[in-house]
Amino acid sequence: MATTRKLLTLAMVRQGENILLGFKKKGFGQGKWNGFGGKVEMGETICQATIRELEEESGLIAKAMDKVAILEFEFLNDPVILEVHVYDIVKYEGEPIESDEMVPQWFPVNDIPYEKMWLDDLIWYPEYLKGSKFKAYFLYEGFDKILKHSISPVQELPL
Ligand SMILES: COc1nc(N)nc2c1ncn2[C@H]1C[C@H](O)[C@@H](COP(=O)(O)OP(=O)(O)OP(=O)(O)O)O1
Repeated sequence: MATTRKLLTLAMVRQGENILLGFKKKGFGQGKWNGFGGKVEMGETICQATIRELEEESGLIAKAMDKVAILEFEFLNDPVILEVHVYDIVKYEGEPIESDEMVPQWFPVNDIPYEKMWLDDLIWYPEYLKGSKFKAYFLYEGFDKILKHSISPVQELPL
């Protein structure tokens, strides 16, 4: 089966010992807490899409960010591979506000609601929280079972 790749973004916002997550009200991942992001649109760079999606979903305006990971998600019997570019938002302006897609809320990093998040988050968040840069791959069967995964640290990631 020929595969196609979809480019997506995921913005992670941390302040000291707290992390900002959004509760997805609709669409893919509805009912889960996640970072803020979405599809890269035609004619847009991945960085531009990260900034746009963060503002659309949380009201925050990114002023400085650092790419920390590339996550690949494959779903059994589905030819579409999701390539998710994860950015740590180092500096931002504004206050989190509810959008029609997300309800933002701060959580202590030692009390992340993993039971209401994608299963993969349990695997890669600890790497992210340590400050590592990494690439990871996940093969899902449906949305609630990971059949296979790998995670490897990298020195640099392409912009
Ligand atoms: C499958 O595992 C995933 N885990 C995590 N943690 N995050 C994921 C996973 N799959 C996708 N994501 C992220 C990537 C994006 O940030 C969102 C999905 O974005 P969405 O499909 O809602 O994109 P939009 O452009 O906002 O969609 P609409 O055009 O439908 O509004 O989840």
